[in-house]
Amino acid sequence: MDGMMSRAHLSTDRRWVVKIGSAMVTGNGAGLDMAAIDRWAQQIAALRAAGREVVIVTSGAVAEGMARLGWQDRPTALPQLQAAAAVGQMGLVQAYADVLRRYDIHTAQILLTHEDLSDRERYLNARSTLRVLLGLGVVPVVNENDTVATDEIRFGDNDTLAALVANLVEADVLVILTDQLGLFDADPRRNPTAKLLTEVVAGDPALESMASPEGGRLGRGGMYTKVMAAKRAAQSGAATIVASGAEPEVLVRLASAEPGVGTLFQPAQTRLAARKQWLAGQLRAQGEVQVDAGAAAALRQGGRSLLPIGVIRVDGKFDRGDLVRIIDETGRDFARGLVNYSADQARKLCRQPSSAIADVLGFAEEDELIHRDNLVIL
Ligand SMILES: Nc1ncnc2c1ncn2[C@@H]1O[C@H](COP(=O)(O)OP(=O)(O)O)[C@@H](O)[C@H]1O
Ligand SMILES: N[C@@H](CCC(=O)OP(=O)(O)O)C(=O)O
Repeated sequence: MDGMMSRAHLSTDRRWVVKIGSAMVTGNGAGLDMAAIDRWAQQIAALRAAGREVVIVTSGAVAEGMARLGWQDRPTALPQLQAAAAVGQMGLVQAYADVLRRYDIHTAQILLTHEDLSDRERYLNARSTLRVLLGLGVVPVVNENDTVATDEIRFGDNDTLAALVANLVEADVLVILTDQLGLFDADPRRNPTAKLLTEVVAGDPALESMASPEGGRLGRGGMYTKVMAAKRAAQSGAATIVASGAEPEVLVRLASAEPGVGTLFQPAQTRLAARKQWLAGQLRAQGEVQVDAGAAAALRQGGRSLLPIGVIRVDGKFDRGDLVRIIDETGRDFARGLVNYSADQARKLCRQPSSAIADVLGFAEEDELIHRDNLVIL
């Protein structure tokens, strides 16, 4: 693999999830590191100004709660951890709100549990809220909802949460900022001769044995959960970078594809291929659209998008972004796709040219009912 080539993507990739670990946010437990948070905020403002969307996933609620309560050691009992998190989350989210405000950026607090992402309705709600926030230019600040998460259903470490958020918002890039320069071939805390790896393939099983699950005093999961997060993010085609949050201008340098910064975990397949594979594997469709012979041929042979003019019938109840089955005139189920319009809107658009969408609905989001990137032929 050509290292330079794959990093080059970073300079055009649009949607970034940036995860910041506890040790980084709290100056190793000393209390919120406002200067560091300001530096990241400044860089995030630069990314935003260059047209990128950024979601922050931040740890540090427990560490900040410990600092505020004067606790030296991380508690092991869940209610104590939850109490510390509840105290710390206040300051944590306020810190991001304050510094990003200096750059005229609004923030939004999003607290998620495992259940929120495994329940379809909640998943879709979280997804649409995040999309709307990004559309408004807001930087969402995500953490686990520690207060209500029980032991069995905790993400436990925010690396896993960040990967799920990357999948949720269909991010191009997941950046994990930690207290090491990246992934080394062995834990550098224990092995001073360990070497930094600058480019690896996400999901390569060899990485799992290099990365120890032991974190620092404050963090959870160590490098192991970061390697697993990269694997998970790659399932929706996102590249992952593990880099040091202390490195000057780290986000800006990554965004300009500077070689040698952190470890890049390249997804083995492109985002489009990953998305199509995911689409093909979805069993539950929310509805069905029947298309005429011309549209069926355009999708099957031409790799085209589905325009409303080729749609004969719409069945079911679905919203924008939902998955539908596409059947041909003979009733054969031959494709799946994510719709740009709800079922009610799609019904009104049947047989209409795309130029009429604004007249029919009073607004026009997209010309296609289903864009070709969101469509897979079975
Ligand atoms: N192969 C490795 N390369 C780099 N760091 C490693 C490796 N294996 C284990 N680690 C440890 O993982 C730690 C980072 O994990 P953690 O403390 O959970 O950070 P964070 O709070 O940023 O999530 C590093 O400080 C390092 O000691
Ligand atoms: N939700 C917890 C996350 C703890 C955690 O995963 O920490 P880290 O390994 O530093 O990302 C908190 O805010 O303290």
